[in-house]
Amino acid sequence: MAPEKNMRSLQDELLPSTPGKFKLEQRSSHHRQLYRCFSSTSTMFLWALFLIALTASYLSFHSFIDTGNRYLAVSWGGIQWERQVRNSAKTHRSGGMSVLVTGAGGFVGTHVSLALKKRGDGVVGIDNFNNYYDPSLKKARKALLQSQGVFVVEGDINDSHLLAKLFDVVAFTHVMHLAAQAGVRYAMENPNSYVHSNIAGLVTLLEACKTANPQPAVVWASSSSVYGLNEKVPFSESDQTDQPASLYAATKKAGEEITHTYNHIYGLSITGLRFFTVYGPWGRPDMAYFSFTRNIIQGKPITVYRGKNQVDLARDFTYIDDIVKGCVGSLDTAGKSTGSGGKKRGPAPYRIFNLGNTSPVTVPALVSVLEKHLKVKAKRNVIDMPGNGDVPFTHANISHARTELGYKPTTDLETGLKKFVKWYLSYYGYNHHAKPVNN
Ligand SMILES: O=C(O)[C@H]1O[C@H](OP(=O)(O)OP(=O)(O)OC[C@H]2O[C@@H](n3ccc(=O)[nH]c3=O)[C@H](O)[C@@H]2O)[C@H](O)[C@@H](O)[C@H]1O
Repeated sequence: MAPEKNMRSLQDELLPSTPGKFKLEQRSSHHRQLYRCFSSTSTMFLWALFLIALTASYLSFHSFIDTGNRYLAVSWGGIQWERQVRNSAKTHRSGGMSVLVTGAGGFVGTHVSLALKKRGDGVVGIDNFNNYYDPSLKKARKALLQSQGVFVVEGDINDSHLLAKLFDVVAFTHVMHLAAQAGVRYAMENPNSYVHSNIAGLVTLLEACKTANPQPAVVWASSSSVYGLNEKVPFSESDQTDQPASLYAATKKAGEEITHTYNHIYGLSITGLRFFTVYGPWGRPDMAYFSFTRNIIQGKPITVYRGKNQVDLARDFTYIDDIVKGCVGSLDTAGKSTGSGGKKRGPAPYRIFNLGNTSPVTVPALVSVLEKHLKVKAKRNVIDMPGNGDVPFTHANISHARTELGYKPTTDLETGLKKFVKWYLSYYGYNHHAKPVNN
């Protein structure tokens, strides 16, 4: 084949012989097709339908991806999960309550959940199992709850989707709100965690409660710390509480005001409980009685703060079983919320109670009781109280709770710490390096 002819045949294969004409031909045929396609109204209607279907499937695909991500990112949702929630919420006594307990993996949350379950109420827990203190202790509490038939959802009270889902699955009659960022002194280290849990989390929870149909009655944990710099003794609910000494106290006081607005606007039944330094088995490792016990056993020194003019600090230490009775009494006597469809239909109760022990004990006296039960002498390092948000003393007047809730604390510090030490040793064991008491 001649090279010239060869080149032409290659061009024939790659290019149309008359490119201009070919393109014209193609375009005009395409136009003819389009013209044919849209020439009738019914065909146009079909095209419109096709486009709508395409858009809809695109959007639903995206929502599927979103939902999938949400379910992948958190450990809740699905048919099996809903079944567990429903079963756990079932009451096993006539007139029983169905209670959502927030902070169920916490100290008070675990005890209250167990008490409610034991008497036949339905209980569902929720806890984010954060690492403010050893999460393995929280997980152990969860296992204990599970063994008694209480299902604990792993999730945050700031998750409005989760809360909406829970209220969708169960018509909770009550919410026992105990989830919070606790600890007075830690507020100087991590102030935002208090805003996150005690303010934002509280509002998210109240929004869910206000929207729920029926609205639940809400009982929640405030704190003795709201009395702040109050010097009137003993502390009564009607005393001034506008001088908080710590951010923790300020967020709890804010909680009392926030719950009041939800009561006022939406008709939520609210009971706020001012707990006074709660202690006992399965307690919080960040609290003095707990960390003192650990250090005493391990032969490590403990720091004992002392107040102004060398006056010992004192707390109205309250045993967990007494607090549980106060919580359950509050749930039992809480009047109904009155709202529906997110609107108030009438006045609802708003209550605040002190839950204390009425007999303050100094911190050095607490240490002596621990020494006695542990049979180990503490290495006390006594220092002046730093400006860390602590208050010098607390002392509850509980007459209001006694009248309205039948609250009557029965465990003194000596007895309560004995029970705590017994639990501590069974849970953590004895450290053999500890030195025995000499006296
Ligand atoms: O009633 C409450 O509303 C609060 O109670 C609890 O706070 P507090 O009463 O401060 O308990 P806690 O820390 O056990 O300190 C006890 C005493 O030991 C002193 N203390 C503490 C630590 C230390 O190393 N040395 C020391 O002397 C300390 O100065 C204090 O005098 C809860 O933690 C809090 O979440 C909230 O619920």
